[in-house]
Amino acid sequence: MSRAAKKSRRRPGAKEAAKQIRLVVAALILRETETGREVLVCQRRPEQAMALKWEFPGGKIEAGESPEAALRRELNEELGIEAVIGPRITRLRHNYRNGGAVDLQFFTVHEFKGALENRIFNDMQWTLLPRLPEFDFLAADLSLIQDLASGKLL
Ligand SMILES: Nc1nc2c([nH]c(=O)n2[C@@H]2O[C@H](COP(=O)(O)OP(=O)(O)OP(=O)(O)O)[C@@H](O)[C@H]2O)c(=O)[nH]1
Repeated sequence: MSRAAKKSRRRPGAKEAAKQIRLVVAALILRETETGREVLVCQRRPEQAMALKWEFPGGKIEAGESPEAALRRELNEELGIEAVIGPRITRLRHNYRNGGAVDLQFFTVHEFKGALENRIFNDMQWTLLPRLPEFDFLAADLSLIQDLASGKLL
C-alpha cells in the first residue's frame, strides 16, 4: 500500500479529534416576572475548561438523539427538571481558539415539571434579558447575548 493510502486509512489522532465539530444544544429557560421576562443563566465551575464563564444549560447531542431529546436529557441531568422544549430560536457555529468548533442550537423552554436544582454549576441565576451583557458569557454565545439584550430575538 502506498504511503498516501496508509495515511488516508489512519484513525483520527488527537489533533483531528479536537477539530471535530461538537453538536451542542442549549436552553433559554424563560419566566415572566413583574419587572419583565427573565432567563436562567449558569456559571461553569472553576476546574472546567473556560472556567467561571456563563452559559445556557445544555450539552452535547449523543449519537442517535434528536436535538430536543438531547436537551430534555441534559436539563434533567443538570437541573433535575422535565422540560417542555419549545421552538428553536437560533443556530450558530463558533471556532474556539484552541481549534475546537461548536455547532450550537438554542431552544426556548417556557414550561417544566419539578423544582429547579443546581446539580453541576458553580452558580445559577435568573436575569432580565437586557442585563445579560453583564455576565461573562462563553465567546460562542456573545452575538446571541447582544440580540437577546436588545430585544431582537424573543
Ligand atoms: N451548554 C452550553 N454549552 C455551550 C454554550 N456555548 C458554548 O460554546 N458551549 C460549548 O458547548 C460544549 C458543551 O459541552 P458539554 O456541556 O457537554 O461539556 P463540557 O462543558 O464539559 O465541555 P467538553 O466536554 O467539550 O469539555 C462545551 O464545549 C461548551 O463550551 C452554551 O451556551 N451552553
